[in-house]
Amino acid sequence: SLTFNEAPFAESYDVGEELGSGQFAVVYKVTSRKTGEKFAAKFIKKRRYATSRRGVPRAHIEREVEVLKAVGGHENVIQIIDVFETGNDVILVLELVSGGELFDHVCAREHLDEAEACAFIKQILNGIRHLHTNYVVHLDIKPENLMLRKKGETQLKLIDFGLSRHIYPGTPVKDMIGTPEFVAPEVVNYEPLSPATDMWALGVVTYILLSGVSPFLGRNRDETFCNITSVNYHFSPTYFGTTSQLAKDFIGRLFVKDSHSRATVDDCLNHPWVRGP
Ligand SMILES: Cc1ccc2c(c1)c1c3c(c(C)cc1n2CCCN)C(=O)NC3=O
Repeated sequence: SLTFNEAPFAESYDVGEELGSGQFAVVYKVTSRKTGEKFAAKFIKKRRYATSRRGVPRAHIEREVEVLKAVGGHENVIQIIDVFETGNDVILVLELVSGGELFDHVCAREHLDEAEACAFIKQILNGIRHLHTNYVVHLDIKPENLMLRKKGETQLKLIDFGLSRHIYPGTPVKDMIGTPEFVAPEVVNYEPLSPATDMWALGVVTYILLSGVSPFLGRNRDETFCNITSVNYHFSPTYFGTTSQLAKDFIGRLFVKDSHSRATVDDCLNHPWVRGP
């Protein structure tokens, strides 16, 4: 297993405001005591006993760290800086992105015009291509995990690799994870996951950026899953009346039930809507 920095975290960083929290993790803004630089610190609660249901198993934490180390350094992917361990937590020190969630940016505008949406999608595709080239699948692509680096800027970064993993050709991975609205049919049907699983989620993000509505969301989880496995979506004129045929075709190439027939990240980067004039 990995050995993490035993030096006390508190000797190197001052903890500031809480930025967000999840089931077993809390993210704080922290300041390096040496340089004054700001970072995000993700405190992941360790699972104490194998039989416990609380906290995260060490293997999962090590996987997140391994993945972050493997894909950090790309301009559209969050960079891991350091890792510490205390009795209860593993602390990931991460690059701080202070521009807020893409989600808020879209909500503030209700939806984006095509050129702006396309510029964001191109960045997300570049980030995803970096992951998939390194056999990493994110498995939780959604607007909350796409954050703008600085306020007023449009550079965005993929964050939160808590569900991501290495998936090598020939080693099928099955798991029931992700956020219902964004999961692909193979997740609902507990069939092998693959890079194509991220591409479906990108289709959902694109649909939301252009319309402000979620394509498969039902009144409850089961209805959402049923919409997904039956690929039950449409471009209602109310929200897509002014959307170009190219944009709708781009989305249509991602909402394909058979993961092998779904557009890959390279297919998307070469699609006329993204490749542009
Ligand atoms: C300014 C700000 C506000 C909230 C933040 C973050 C930054 C943030 C960050 C990260 C994560 C995993 C979650 C984060 N959250 C929690 C919400 C993310 N959807 C991260 O890795 N770097 C961040 O800046």
